[in-house]
Amino acid sequence: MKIIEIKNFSAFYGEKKVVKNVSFDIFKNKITAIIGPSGCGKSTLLRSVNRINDNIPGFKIEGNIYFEGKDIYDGDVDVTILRKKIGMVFQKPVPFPMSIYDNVSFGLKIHGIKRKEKLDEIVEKSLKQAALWDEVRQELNEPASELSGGQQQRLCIARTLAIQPEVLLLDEPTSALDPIATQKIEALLEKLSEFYTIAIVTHNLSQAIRISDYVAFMYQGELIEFADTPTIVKKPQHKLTEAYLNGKIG
Ligand SMILES: Nc1ncnc2c1ncn2[C@@H]1O[C@H](COP(=O)(O)OP(=O)(O)OP(=O)(O)O)[C@@H](O)[C@H]1O
Repeated sequence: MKIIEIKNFSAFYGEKKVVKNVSFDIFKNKITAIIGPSGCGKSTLLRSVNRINDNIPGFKIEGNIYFEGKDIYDGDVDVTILRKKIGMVFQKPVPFPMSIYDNVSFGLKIHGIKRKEKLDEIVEKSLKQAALWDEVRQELNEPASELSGGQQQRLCIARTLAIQPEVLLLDEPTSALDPIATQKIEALLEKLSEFYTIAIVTHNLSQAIRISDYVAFMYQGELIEFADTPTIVKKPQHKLTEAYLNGKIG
């Protein structure tokens, strides 16, 4: 079942069109990988899905992105609520300069949850979902900055999960991590897709193939091919997709 529908969507920085008339669907409880060479518009497209580029001067869009049937760029959309439902995790884990506990509970407090027992419960649940609980349960009041890079990224995922989104957008979430930390995040994402819809931008082609159910291959702003991952890998329909998979472009 589709939860997000990207329809004839284009994005511009000033006059420069960097996403060109892209259409594809993102399916509920599946992992969709957006791949393609550097600068092809992957991040811009992903960031458009929770309107995080809204404040960039000169940024504008054409076309539509529907979330559960509603155009997210409609004038009456509350962007704070949209971003609660569609959470985002970035390339470089940037925990807030506060304790592990406060990092996870921060968003909850903003959304009006104040009761200590409730906060404790959600912090524990989120850290467990992010596969970090066992490593940090004894040090919840320590500064988050003392965690390793991989732990910090799982903390950022826990922070996003705490506000109970439906969709998780991840922009190169493992590119700053070592192979073991990367493997942990990949295993985590596969588990999370049971409960969440996931869209991930990645440079790492083998990662996309390992974890995704669907692949959107972009090239110079255009969507060249969208299909389920086995089809993309075994029977790419387009020469450019094949060239990218074979390492001939990129
Ligand atoms: N804030 C911005 N202002 C102006 N141009 C931008 C901005 N962000 C990105 N661009 C340009 O838009 C194009 C697409 O960039 P984008 O980051 O979306 O691509 P990408 O495929 O995610 O690249 P990468 O894999 O290198 O991160 C590039 O030409 C880039 O230089």
